[in-house]
Amino acid sequence: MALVGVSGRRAGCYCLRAVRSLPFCSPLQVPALQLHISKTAMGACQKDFESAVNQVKLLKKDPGNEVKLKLYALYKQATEGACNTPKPGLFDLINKAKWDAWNALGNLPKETARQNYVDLVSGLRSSSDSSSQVKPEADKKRAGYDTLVITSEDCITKIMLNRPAKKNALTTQMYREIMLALEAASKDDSTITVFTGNGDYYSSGNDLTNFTDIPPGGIEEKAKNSAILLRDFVDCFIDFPKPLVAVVNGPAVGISVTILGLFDLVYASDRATFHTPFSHLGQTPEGCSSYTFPKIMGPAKAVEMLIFGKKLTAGEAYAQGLVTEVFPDSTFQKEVWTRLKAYSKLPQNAMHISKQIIRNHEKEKLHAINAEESRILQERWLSDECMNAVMDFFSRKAKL
Ligand SMILES: CCCCC/C=C/CC(=O)SCCNC(=O)CCNC(=O)[C@H](O)C(C)(C)COP(=O)(O)OP(=O)(O)OC[C@H]1O[C@@H](n2cnc3c(N)ncnc32)[C@H](O)[C@@H]1OP(=O)(O)O
Repeated sequence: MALVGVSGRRAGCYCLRAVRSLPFCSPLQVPALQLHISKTAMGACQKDFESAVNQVKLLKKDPGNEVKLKLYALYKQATEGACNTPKPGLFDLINKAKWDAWNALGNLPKETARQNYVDLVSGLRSSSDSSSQVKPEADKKRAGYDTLVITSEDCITKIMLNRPAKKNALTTQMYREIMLALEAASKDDSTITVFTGNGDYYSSGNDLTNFTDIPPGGIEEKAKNSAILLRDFVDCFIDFPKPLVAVVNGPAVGISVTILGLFDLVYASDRATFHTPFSHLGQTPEGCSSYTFPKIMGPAKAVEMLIFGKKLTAGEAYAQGLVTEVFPDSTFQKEVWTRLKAYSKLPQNAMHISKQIIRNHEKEKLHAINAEESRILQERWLSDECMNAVMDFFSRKAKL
C-alpha cells in the first residue's frame, strides 16, 4: 500500500496525493486522491491549517484509509463548507467514499472543520514520531522481511505476522514473505517452526485491499495471479517438512483459520476466535479446509463454519479438534513457550521423519484439493457476490 506522497508545490497551490489511497474493488482501479489546497481558506486558525496541510505530507507512516478520508472530508468542509456536489454513482467507489465522508460532516462550520483538521494532523504527527522511535523492534527483524519478524532461538524458528495495526491482514507481499520464510525454516537447524501474530489479533485473513491492485491485464489477470499465489502459498504448508505449530494469540479469520488444518499443533489463547466468513464474502473455502475440516471435526460442524460462517470460541475449536489445547490468556505465552522449548529438544530426525510418514499418506490428495479450491476461488473473485461484499467492507470502513 503506497504511502501518502507529495507531488510538489505548484503555482500557489499545494497538491497532496494519496496514491492508491482508497482500496475498493470494482471497477478495481484506484485513482489517486488529490487534495488541492487553495489559498482562499480563511479564518482564525488559517495559518495552523495551512501548516497542518503541509505536515500531512511529511508523515512517515501511512495513516490508513479511514484517516485519509477524514482528512479529505475535513479539508473540503474547511475550504468549501457543507457537501455541495451530487452523490456519485454506486460503482464510483472512491468518489462515493469521499463524498460519504464529506457529506457526513453535515453543516459543521468551516472554522470547526479547520480546527478538527489541525487536531487530527497533530495527533497523527505525535503517533508517527513515537512509532518511528521504536527502533529496537525493527532491528530485531531478520533482513529481507518487511511484514514478518523472524527469530530463531532454542531450536525454534518463530515466524511472527507483523502488521498489528491492520490486524495482521495478509497482503500479497506477506504471502510471498511467508513462503520465503518457510523455505528458509525448512533448511535451517531448527527442529520446529512456529507461527504467531503480533498485537491483539492472530490474523484477520486475506487483506481485502489485495483486490484493488489491478495489473494492466485487468481483473481477470488479477484473479488468475491471485489463484496461482494462493496455490503456491498453501503448497508450502502441505510440503513443509518439520513440525509446524500455530500459537494463536488472538482472533483468527479466513485463510489464517483454514490453514490451521495443515499445522501439527494449534495452541490457542482463550481470547482467540476462529471465523471463516466465506459465504458472507461471496467466497469459498481454501487452505485445503474443504477436506481437512470435515476430516477433523466431522461434516456437520465443518459445514457450520465453512458454509454458514459460524465463529468458534477457542473452547469450541478445541472441542471440535481444530485446536490442540487452550490456555488462559494471562499465562498463554509463558505456558506455550515452556512447552515448545521442551518439545524442541526431542530428537530432530525422529520428529521430522514422523511428520513425513503422517503427511505422506495424503500429500498428493492435499495438492489436488488445493489446486481445485484455488481454481474455484479464481472464478469467485470475479463474481458480483464477492465484489459487492468487499465493497461493503470498505464502505463500512469509510463511514466517519
Ligand atoms: C493471494 C490471495 C489469497 C486469497 C486467499 C483468500 C482468503 C479468504 C479470507 O481470508 S476471507 C477473510 C477476509 N478477512 C475479513 O473479511 C476480515 C475483515 N476485517 C474485519 O472484519 C475487521 O477488520 C476485524 C473484525 C478483523 C477487526 O475489526 P475491528 O473493528 O477490531 O478493527 P478494524 O476493522 O478497525 O481494523 C483495524 C484496521 O485493520 C484493517 N483491516 C482489518 N482486517 C483487514 C482485512 N482483512 N483486509 C484489509 N484491512 C483490514 C481495517 O480496515 C482497519 O484499517 P484502518 O485503520 O486503516 O481503517
